Amino acid sequence: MRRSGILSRDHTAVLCLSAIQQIRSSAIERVMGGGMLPLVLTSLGVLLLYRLLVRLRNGASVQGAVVVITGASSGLGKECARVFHAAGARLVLCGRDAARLQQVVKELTAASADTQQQTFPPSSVVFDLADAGKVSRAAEEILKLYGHVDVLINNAGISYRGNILDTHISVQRDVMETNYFGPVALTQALLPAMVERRSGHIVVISSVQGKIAIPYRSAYAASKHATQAYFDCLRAEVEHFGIPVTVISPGYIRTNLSVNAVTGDGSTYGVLDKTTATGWDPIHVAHAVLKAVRQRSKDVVLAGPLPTVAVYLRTLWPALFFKLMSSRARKERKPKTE
Ligand SMILES: NC(=O)C1=CN([C@@H]2O[C@H](COP(=O)(O)OP(=O)(O)OC[C@H]3O[C@@H](n4cnc5c(N)ncnc54)[C@H](OP(=O)(O)O)[C@@H]3O)[C@@H](O)[C@H]2O)C=CC1
Ligand SMILES: CCCCCCCCCCCCCCCC(=O)OCC(=O)COP(=O)(O)O
Repeated sequence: MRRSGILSRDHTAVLCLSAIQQIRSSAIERVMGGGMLPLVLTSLGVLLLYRLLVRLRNGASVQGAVVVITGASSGLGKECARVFHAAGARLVLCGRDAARLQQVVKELTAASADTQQQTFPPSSVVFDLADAGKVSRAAEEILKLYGHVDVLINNAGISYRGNILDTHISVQRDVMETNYFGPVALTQALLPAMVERRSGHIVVISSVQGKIAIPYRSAYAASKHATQAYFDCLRAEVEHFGIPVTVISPGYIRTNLSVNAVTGDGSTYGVLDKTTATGWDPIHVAHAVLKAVRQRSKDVVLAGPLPTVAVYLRTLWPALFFKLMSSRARKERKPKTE
C-alpha cells in the first residue's frame, strides 16, 4: 500500500525533533536561569503538537490494494466492502452464500458509476470457514485472483445465546470453528505469501467480548478471547517482516448478529436483541476499520463509555467486575435453569 498522508512519517519526525531541540535549549536556559513553568508549558505544547500531527497523517492508501473481506454478504462485512470499494481497493468478498455475495458485487458495481475515485469490480470466493479443508482451497483461489493479498480482514463470525449447563459441547466447538479456527486457518494459509513479499496486513474483527466475558455468551466470548490472544502473538511474530496485525474490538453494532446467533441446542436464536438494534451504525464502524487499516493500528476498541470502563475494570479491579457479572447473571437467568 502507498503512503499518501497529508504529512509523511518523516515530516512528523522532523517537526517533532525540532520541537524537542527547542525544549532542550529552553531546558538549559531554565536550569541556568531558574523557573520550571515555561519548560512544563513547552513540553505540553509539544505533546499536543505531536498528537495533532499524528491525527493529520492519513496513513497508507488502499487505492489499488487487494483487500479480502470474510463475511462480506451482510452486516459489518458488507459495509466494509462498500467503504473499501469506494476507497479504490480491489476486493475479494468471501461468504458461504454465492447469491448473496453476487448481490453485494452488483450493488458495489452500480455504486461505482457515481464516484470520481478509480474503483475495481469486486471478486467473490464462496466457502465455509468452519470447514478446514475448504479454507485452504479457498486461500489458493484467493491468491490466484491477483497473485497476492495486501489486506486480509477476518470479519465473519457467529454469536451465541445460552447458559453453559444447557449447552451441548458440539455448539461450543462449532462457534470456535467459525470464529477462531476458521480465521486462524485462513490467516495461516495466506501468511507465507505475505512473508515472502515482506508486505501485507492482517486484520481481525474481534469484540469487546474478546476482552471481557459476560454471562450467557460462553462460546462467543471464549472464541473472541482466543482470537485476541492468537492475533496478539501473531503481531509480535510477524512485525519484523513488515506485516502489521490489527485487532478491532467493537461494542454492539446494528446488524443481524443476534438474529443469526446459535443457542445451546444448536438452533438459531432468531431475535434482534435491543442491544443490537440500538448498537452503532455499521457504516460508522466500517469507516473506523478503514482508518485502522490506513494507520496500521495495533488494537482498537470501538465502544461507548460503559463497555470501555468495563474493559479497564476487568484488569484494574477484577473482584468488582466479577461481582457485577454475577449480579447480571442472576438477573438474566435463562428459563431452563429457573
Ligand atoms: N453486531 C455486533 O454487535 C458485533 C459484531 N461483532 C463482530 O463483527 C463480525 C461481523 O458480524 P455482523 O456483521 O455483526 O453479523 P452478521 O450476522 O450480519 O454477519 C456475519 C457474517 O459472517 C458470515 N459467516 C457466518 N458464519 C460463517 C461461516 N461458517 N463461514 C463463512 N462465513 C460465515 C456470514 O455470511 P453467510 O451467512 O452469508 O455465510 C455473514 O456475512 C463478527 O465477527 C462479529 O463477532 C463484534 C462486536 C459487535
Ligand atoms: C464503578 C463503575 C463500574 C462500571 C462498569 C459497569 C460494567 C458494565 C458491564 C458492561 C458490559 C458491556 C458488554 C458489552 C458487550 C458488547 O459490546 O459485545 C459486543 C458483541 O460482540 C455483541 O455480541 P452479542 O451476540 O452479545 O450481541
